Amino acid sequence: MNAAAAEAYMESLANEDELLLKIKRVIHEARMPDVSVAAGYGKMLTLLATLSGARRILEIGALGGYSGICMARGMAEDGTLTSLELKPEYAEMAAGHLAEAGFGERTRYLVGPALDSLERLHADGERFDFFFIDADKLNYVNYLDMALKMAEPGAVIVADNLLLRGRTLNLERNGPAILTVREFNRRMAEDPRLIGTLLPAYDGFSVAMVKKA
Ligand SMILES: C[S@@+](CC[C@H](N)C(=O)[O-])C[C@H]1O[C@@H](n2cnc3c(N)ncnc32)[C@H](O)[C@@H]1O
Repeated sequence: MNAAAAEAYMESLANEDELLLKIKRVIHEARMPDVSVAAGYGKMLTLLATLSGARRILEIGALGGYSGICMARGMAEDGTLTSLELKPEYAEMAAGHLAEAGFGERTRYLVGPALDSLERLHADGERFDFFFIDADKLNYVNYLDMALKMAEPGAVIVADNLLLRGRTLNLERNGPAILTVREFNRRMAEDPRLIGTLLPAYDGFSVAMVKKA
């Protein structure tokens, strides 16, 4: 089977609405990286947030707000989204799009290196029940460690781009980001605190749940 054709088929079923399409357009026009989560996985984020009854969502890597909207659409009525973004101009754009989607009052953006924000959130005793890791690959294992420290029992941890366009599978490639992602994938699959798996479509999407006991 041709993977690209399967993905195109999946995209055709994703039913992105006008706001999600607009975000992709605006990102393209602003010459920002065209790396919002794939439409099919955006829908998966909405599905997972809905299924888990997410009330406290933490996103690492906001870009233009595409994935933030997908998760916010699935969160509980009193749910909130905290999003960590390095670049102030991206955070501002994402915040605008979340407001346009009707979630402005329930969303906060923390600007700066995500690890710094995570340390602060942890020091403040904040807890979350849904995490989406989608930022710099070199820190994926650090992000997972921080997520585990702040996770409620039963929390969902999701991450994107785990195949690194095939580099993860190529054992002749061993750069630091590749080694980190391999370690991240191993931990998501094998850490005794997690039940996790890796979905190989698009660029690889990992889903895990923190065990309740
Ligand atoms: C793949 S994009 C996120 C896409 C977004 N989750 C979506 O699907 O709509 C990665 C984002 O992570 C941000 N980023 C990169 N390094 C970061 C860091 N150290 N701390 C916080 N954000 C970072 C980038 O600026 C970029 O906006």
